[in-house]
Parts: sequence; C-alpha cells; structure tokens
Amino acid sequence: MRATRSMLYIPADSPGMLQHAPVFGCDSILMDLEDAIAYTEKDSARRMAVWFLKEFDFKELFVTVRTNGADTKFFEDDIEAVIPCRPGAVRLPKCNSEEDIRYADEKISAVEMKNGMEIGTVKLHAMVETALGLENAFRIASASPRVTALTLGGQDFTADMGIQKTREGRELFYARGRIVAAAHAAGVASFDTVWTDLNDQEGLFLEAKEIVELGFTGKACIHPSQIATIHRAFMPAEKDLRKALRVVEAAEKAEREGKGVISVDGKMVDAPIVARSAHLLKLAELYGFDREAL
Ligand SMILES: CC(C)(COP(=O)(O)OP(=O)(O)OC[C@H]1O[C@@H](n2cnc3c(N)ncnc32)[C@H](O)[C@@H]1OP(=O)(O)O)[C@@H](O)C(=O)NCCC(=O)NCCSC(=O)C[C@@](O)(CC(=O)O)C(=O)O
Ligand SMILES: [Mg+2]
Repeated sequence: MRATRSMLYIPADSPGMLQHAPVFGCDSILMDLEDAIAYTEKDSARRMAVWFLKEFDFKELFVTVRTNGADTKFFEDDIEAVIPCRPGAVRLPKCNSEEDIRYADEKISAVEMKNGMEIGTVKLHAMVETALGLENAFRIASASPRVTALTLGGQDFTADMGIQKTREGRELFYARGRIVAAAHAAGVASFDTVWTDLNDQEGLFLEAKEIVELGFTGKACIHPSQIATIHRAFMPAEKDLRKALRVVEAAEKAEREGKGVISVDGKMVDAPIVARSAHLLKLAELYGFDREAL
C-alpha cells in the first residue's frame, strides 16, 4: 500500500516545474495534457511529457498523465505516445458513461499489445466532471479492471451544472458523497478536486479535512505550497489515535480472555468500532505516524 494523499498537477509543457517534482514531497504528480495546455501547445506538451517519462528520474513518485478527453482529436495521439512510456496511470477527463471507459480501455490495450506490454499495465483514473458522469459513477468505476480510481473534477462539474463554486463547497457535497460511495462499492480509490485559491491555506485545510471525513483517499492540488496542508489534513488527530489504540488493545485483550462485548472510556465497543480503529491506525502509519511515539 502506498499513500495517495496529494497529487500535484504539473502542466506537461513546463519543464522547469517538472524537474522539481521529486523535491516537493507530494505522493504523486499529474502531468497535464488537458486543460492546463493551450490548444496550440498540445503537440509540444505531449512531446515534453514523453521525454520526461522516458528520461527523467521521478524517484519514488507515482506518475499519472492526464490525457485529453476521449472525444477530442488529441486523445489517440496522447495514448499512442504516452502508454509505451509506462506511466503509473492515465487520468481520463470528462467520463460520462461506461462507454467512455470501454473506448479508452480498448485504445490503451491496443497500444500496450503493440508495444509488447502486459494488458492492464497502465491503470486508468476516471474523472467525473458532469452531472451525467455522476449519475453513472459506479458503472464508470466498474467498467474495466483497468480503472483503479474515480476522481472529481469540481471546476468542470460546477460549470456543467451552471452553479458557482464556493469556498464552503456545499454545492459539491452530494457529488463528493456519491463519488466516494461509488468508488468504494467498486473497490477503487477516490480522489478529490483541486483548491484554486493559492492564498487561502485555511480554506484548503478545511476542505481537505471534510473530504478525508467523507472517505476520499487523495486530493489533487495545483501548487507545491498546498501539499503540506493536504498531508496535515489526512493525518488523524493524536487524541483519535490514542483512542483507537485503546480500543484495539482492549479488543485484543477481550479476545484473549474470551469476552464478547466490551466498553472503553465508558462506551460500548463492538466489531465495527474495532475495525474502524484498526483502519485509522493503519492509515496514520501509512502517513508516517509512529505508534510507539504515543
Ligand atoms: C497556478 C500557477 C499558474 C501559479 O504559478 P506561479 O508561477 O504564479 O506560482 P508561484 O507561486 O510564483 O510559483 C513558485 C514556484 O513554484 C513553481 N510551481 C508553481 N506551481 C507548480 C506546480 N504545479 N508544479 C511544480 N512547480 C510549481 C513555480 O514554477 C515557481 O518555481 P521557481 O520559478 O523555480 O521559483 C501554477 O501553480 C500552475 O500552473 N499550477 C498547475 C495548474 C494546472 O495544472 N491546472 C490544471 C489542473 S486543475 C483542472 O484542470 C481542474 C479540474 O479539471 C481538475 C481537478 O479538480 O482535478 C476540474 O475540473 O476541477
Ligand atoms: Mg476539469
């Protein structure tokens, strides 16, 4: 298991930004060929992406490439160029139905086959960015075993809905809840959308906390300064970790003594509470928490 908390978008036509990617401390990068790239720069951005994927040492970073949409004239060229470079995943924008996934899957498989790669080598992260995509979220997530994540594109989603994106984000509450549940039901990861105000770290933190509580496994970002804030939001509070540890230890002791239901701090503890506590500790350890330090 690897942490997927922070995913830094880097426009694929920015070698200056790309070359610094391994020093920022993010869990992964999203090399963008879609909306961060001007229409006239698509070909040169694609060439730059290929060069970096082949020649540059991204160290431990998981590298995802966001291609242009499956319905654009750039998509096939993107897939043809990028897949042989074996990025960890391709992020497919504006997925409206399982048909988009099947189409992309077929194209990727064909390129993998042509290049002697095992089918399914490059994973697919499906972006839900429209009301139609949201309605089809579970079908999108389960359309192919290649899909390993559902992701929300909040800017496009609000534009599609004809609503405003606010600091509080109430307008995305339903979409977030639906995406996270659809992803979980399909057994894939769920990644939240970007926070665009580079001068509002508090707003970013509150939003990141909320999406962690909803169950998202990661959040995209657009600037290196946002990475630490996202990581802070993903780390459970020390008091919750202490409580989780007490619950897990009490449950282990009860099992040794052949006891059924137990109580911790005056509250009943049953199997789902033990499972939640164990999960919280496991996540915190994945994010660098040392149980012995409590
Ligand atoms: C916003 C800005 C222009 C500001 O630049 P500025 O240069 O003014 O910033 P400064 O503070 O001056 O930078 C200080 C130093 O950091 C370096 N630096 C900055 N950003 C860096 C970075 N990302 N990676 C590495 N390095 C970086 C910079 O090079 C400089 O380095 P140096 O010169 O050496 O000192 C820049 O950040 C940027 O381009 N961001 C990515 C934008 C992007 O990809 N958008 C598309 C994805 S979202 C989308 O499509 C919505 C979505 O589809 C998706 C969804 O939600 O998932 C939906 O529908 O919602
Ligand atoms: Mg978008």
